[in-house]
Amino acid sequence: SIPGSEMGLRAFDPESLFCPYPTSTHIEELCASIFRSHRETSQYCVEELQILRWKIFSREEVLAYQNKSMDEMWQLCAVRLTDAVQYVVEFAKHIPGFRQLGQNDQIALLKSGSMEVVLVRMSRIFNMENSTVFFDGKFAGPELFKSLACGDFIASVFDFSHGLCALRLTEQQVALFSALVLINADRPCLEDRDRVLRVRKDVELAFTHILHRDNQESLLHKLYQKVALLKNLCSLHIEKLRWFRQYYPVTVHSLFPPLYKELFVSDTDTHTMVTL
Ligand SMILES: CCS(=O)(=O)c1ccc(CNC(=O)N2CC3(CCCC3)c3nc(-c4c(OC)ncnc4C4CC4)ccc32)cc1
Repeated sequence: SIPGSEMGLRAFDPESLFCPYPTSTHIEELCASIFRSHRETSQYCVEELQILRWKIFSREEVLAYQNKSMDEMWQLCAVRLTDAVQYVVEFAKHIPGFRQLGQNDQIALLKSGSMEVVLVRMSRIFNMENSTVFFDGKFAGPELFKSLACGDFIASVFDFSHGLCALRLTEQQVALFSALVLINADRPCLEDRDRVLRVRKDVELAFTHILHRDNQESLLHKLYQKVALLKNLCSLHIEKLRWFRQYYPVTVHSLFPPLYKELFVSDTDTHTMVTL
């Protein structure tokens, strides 16, 4: 080519001028940055989890968990859930466009979506061969959570995890599906719904782009069905928490992590999430 001519071409390249629709490079970059932030904010990478896969709690260890009091086991799960949510907050902050939303809308999206993203992410650590989940350092079956006295909720979370795990999502699909779950313009109490919708549209384009590239468009409607299940699991979680809080108000008030209370206990006014 003639030296310097590419400069000329670039100057008139229509893509370099403002264009209302995201270009393919913009979508590719969006896919890459969401995937990067998912990787950087997953407490364990897939390789580590593969190695940990066969570290299973012994009978004695399971009994020790089952002998914990209800409020002790609830506290442990609340702490573990809050750890997982902290990483989801970091993930959200690195989704292009999320930080440009209003502070209140960022908090509203995290309040309503962080548990859903945790449940999507936890499906990475579900072992379908023995129906165990990685919890507190090793893999455990549902019986480990017996003292929570939430058998139906635990069973539903195990079923959900099994179903999502069965779709064999790639890490990039988990990353983009998590972003889609989080950036939801239908969430309650959003101040600038249109701005959330614009970020959402880009994430949807990125998601359909990689499903097309992976030749797995059929996943789209299966994953949208999972979104409805996520909603039910989260309301079940809130219902169980309200029930537990009736019996152990002091435990919830003074021993649960502040971020957990801000996200899941309706009438708390703590503002730990301001650290966005
Ligand atoms: C996510 C990033 S990661 O790097 O892959 C990652 C990082 C850490 C862990 C450790 N586990 C953990 O913190 N937690 C928290 C909680 C308890 C309360 C809710 C969420 C939970 N839940 C499950 C879980 C289920 O995970 C697939 N599936 C069914 N049931 C359950 C529990 C009975 C609720 C399984 C682990 C688990 C696991 C994975």
